[in-house]
Amino acid sequence: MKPAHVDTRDRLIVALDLSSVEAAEALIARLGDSVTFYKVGYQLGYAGGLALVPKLAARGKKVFVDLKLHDIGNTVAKGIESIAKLGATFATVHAYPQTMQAAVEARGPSLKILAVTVLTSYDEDDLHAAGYRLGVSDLVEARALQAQALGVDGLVCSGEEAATVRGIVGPQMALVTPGIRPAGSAVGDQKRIMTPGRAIAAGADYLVVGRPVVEAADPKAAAEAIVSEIAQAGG
Ligand SMILES: O=c1ccn([C@@H]2O[C@H](COP(=O)(O)O)[C@@H](O)[C@H]2O)c(=O)[nH]1
Repeated sequence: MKPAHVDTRDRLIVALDLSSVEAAEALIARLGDSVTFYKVGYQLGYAGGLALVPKLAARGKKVFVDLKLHDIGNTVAKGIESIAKLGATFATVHAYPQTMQAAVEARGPSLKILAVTVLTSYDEDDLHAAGYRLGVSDLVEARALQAQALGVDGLVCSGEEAATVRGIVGPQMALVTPGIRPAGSAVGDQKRIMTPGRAIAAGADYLVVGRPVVEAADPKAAAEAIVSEIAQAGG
């Protein structure tokens, strides 16, 4: 079932995981109208890519700044204020209560805060090695409830948790799912993956896709195929 507030094409967020602004601009030109929503993360952001955010916004594209902030509250708040001034639509913080509260209070009227529950490259063993007592599903659910109580706008989780999280937080919070792998594509370092159609059917609002589009021989065809799969799944 398509959420009333999101266009089908806007549900695909392409991660501009590239080493330079020039490479990102070349990919954006190649993708043309097939992609309306982009993500700027560590690789491009630390290579001058944050300056691309207002430029993309001025061209009518939506931008997700995925720097996954986690610091003392004052530093998080100031960082979020700066991201809001860039004209971003979404910004991420790790799902720690102090961090989420500072981000929500500083976000202003147009930026939405997403809390990263458990990274999609983590499984039970990785959480255990990092010192957590809870397993993936329990930690995702606990953090989802904390985020909702603090007024966070949306959650980053894998498609595997989307249906349960949707049942817990209801329809208002945006669910954003990385770890998306079209059938037959390389998994890479992701551990909790799902196909585009299954993630949408499970309740995801937005799919974050990097390598399956960025490294495709024909990125535009890869993006169009994902948008078609979203539409077929009811999006
Ligand atoms: O839990 C998370 C949070 C963020 N990401 C980011 O999404 C993309 C995924 O890229 P792929 O190439 O499709 O694996 C990447 O930018 C991550 O930093 C995530 O994967 N998982």
